[in-house]
Amino acid sequence: MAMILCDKVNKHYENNHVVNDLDLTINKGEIFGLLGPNGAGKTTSISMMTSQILPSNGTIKINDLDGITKRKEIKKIVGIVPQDIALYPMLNAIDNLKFFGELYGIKGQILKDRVNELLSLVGLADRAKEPIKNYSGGMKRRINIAAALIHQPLVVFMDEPTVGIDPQSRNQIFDLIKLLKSQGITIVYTTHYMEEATALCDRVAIIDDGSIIALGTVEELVSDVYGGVVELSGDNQEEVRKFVDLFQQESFTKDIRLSGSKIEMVVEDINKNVAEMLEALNQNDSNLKIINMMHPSLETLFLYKTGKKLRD
Ligand SMILES: Nc1ncnc2c1ncn2[C@@H]1O[C@H](COP(=O)(O)OP(=O)(O)OP(=O)(O)O)[C@@H](O)[C@H]1O
Repeated sequence: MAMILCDKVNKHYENNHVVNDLDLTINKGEIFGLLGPNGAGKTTSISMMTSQILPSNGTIKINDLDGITKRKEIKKIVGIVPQDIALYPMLNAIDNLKFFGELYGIKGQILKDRVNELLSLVGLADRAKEPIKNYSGGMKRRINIAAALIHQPLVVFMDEPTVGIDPQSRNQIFDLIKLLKSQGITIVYTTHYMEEATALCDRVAIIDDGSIIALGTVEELVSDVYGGVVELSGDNQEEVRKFVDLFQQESFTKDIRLSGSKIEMVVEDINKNVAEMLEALNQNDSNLKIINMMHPSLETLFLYKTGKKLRD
């Protein structure tokens, strides 16, 4: 069952095309990762999905509610954890959470109970009466998440919730996300850390320059680069071309391309095949050099598909 549907969604600011033809179905109860480098369009995409901004064109539905005509209803069922901490530093955690609860019309004992429940959930019940300004970055992030959960949303959007925090807080956030999933809540999680996407997400979409360049489970995506990627480079263009032809015929070559004086190859098994390639280079007295060996991962996939690193 779909929780979020995006159909040919675009966003442009004058001539700046920030999101292009976003087609996406996110299922109920899944942890879905939006992975991409800075400026790829992750925040803009989730801002449209949460009805904070309108698409230039295209259709978005959340739990069958139309993203343009049902914005009020959508706000009641989505929780948003913004990238920047949105808390009152002089107020303590309880008062911060109460403030957000009141915005949703929650009052009295129900609000008190909900605040206590959330403080325990994020492991900060014992620090609840201290002003937020005394908290570490990780603690602030955890309260930021609690604030987004105050109205028991069906779907929670988390925009890079682990940037700049300590490993302990990060693990607590991961445990919390897994707990939310076990309660049937849908999570959309943006990150540029591929390890986080690998550890957490049921499926991921990799976004670059506003377009999805890969979509699937991490296992499916990583299998696109088989046993890894090898890069070779040489000064002599003729020799480089000769080796493209030679390696193309090898059964271990899954994909090969020439980019200037660089050969990029997807191979079956990087450790084994590099030895075979070195032997071929030696036998031919070649000056070609292996300049990079990348084991199969989302990072390797991204680099291979875009020529860019996920984190620059
Ligand atoms: N209101 C706006 N007006 C003009 N351009 C914008 C606006 N909002 C975002 N952009 C541009 O859209 C592009 C995508 O930004 P967005 O914040 O969605 O990327 P991101 O993937 O979330 O990046 P980051 O990881 O740095 O948060 C950027 O080039 C940004 O400058």
